[in-house]
Amino acid sequence: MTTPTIRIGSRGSELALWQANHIAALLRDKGHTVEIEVIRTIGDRMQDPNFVAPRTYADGTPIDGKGIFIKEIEEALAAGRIDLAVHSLKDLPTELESRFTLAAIPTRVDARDAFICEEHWGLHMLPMGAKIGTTSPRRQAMLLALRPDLEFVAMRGNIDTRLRKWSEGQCDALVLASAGLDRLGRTEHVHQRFSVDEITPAPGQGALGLETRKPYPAAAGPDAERDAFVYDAVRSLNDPATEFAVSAERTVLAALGGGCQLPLGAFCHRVDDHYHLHAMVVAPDGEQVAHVLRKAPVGIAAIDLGHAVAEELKALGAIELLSQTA
Ligand SMILES: NCc1[nH]cc(CCC(=O)O)c1CC(=O)O
Repeated sequence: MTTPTIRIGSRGSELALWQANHIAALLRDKGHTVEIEVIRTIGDRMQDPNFVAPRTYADGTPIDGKGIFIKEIEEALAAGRIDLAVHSLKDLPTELESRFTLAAIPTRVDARDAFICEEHWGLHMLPMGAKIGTTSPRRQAMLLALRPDLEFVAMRGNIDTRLRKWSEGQCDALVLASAGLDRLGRTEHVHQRFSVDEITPAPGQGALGLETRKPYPAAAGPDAERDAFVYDAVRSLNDPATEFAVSAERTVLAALGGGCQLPLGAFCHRVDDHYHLHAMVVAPDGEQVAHVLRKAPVGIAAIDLGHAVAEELKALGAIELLSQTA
């Protein structure tokens, strides 16, 4: 019996392709046949300096910050052109459409943010008013909470583009996810990795989200068998510990409004027989910080842990801090 070829959809950036190839290799190790199809998203097109972004997608839904790297890939998944979308989990909105599911979350790599600078080997060594290349509201707010004198330079584009702009002198230092730099082997200029209390990572940072069509009972349709086959194959790549951690983190994000443009970080990991969930919300100017570290014994549900932390953040005024974001 021949089994179906698993078709992976991926963005064309070097990091996205690295991630898709990584998952393809894991599936091939299990005996599957895998192909990768490159899909260009609106988020990719926005990185072109001459691109004027439309307000809506072709189907009329508004383009907001949520999921700009996702839409065209999910369309291919819905249409059956691909079977599996490999995403950076932190780019994936907390709510998926009901026809899709996160079939697996493989073992996470380093979730921390990294500091890139050659002249000064740490944030605290930068001169007054140094310019950091980042457009992330979370990184900007958390950096300002540590160093109110810092200035920011808008820095979009993939990892190579940002490193090039930095090396050309457009900014003094960069803050980027360790995960992307480690995967691409571009760590030569990393001299500091921030602790999760200094700069709390974005929910899901360092993890991949493997999205498939939801498998239905065999009666559901002509592709039901294929969908069930793909789901089972992908599910075998799930890491329960990572799945727990990112579920707790994403619950915090969802409870506070969702979206990757919020100055909110959440990071969960296991320490002996407890989970530690760190979460931080910072006003855009860095002046007010709501910071929570909750420890819960193993056995708690990820969603309960996430909700408890979201409630603690709200009690510390997190909603007011987030409402200051433009
Ligand atoms: N928002 C872009 C993005 N999406 C995922 C990563 C890195 C990989 C990861 O966090 O898993 C990056 C680059 C960055 O934030 O530096």
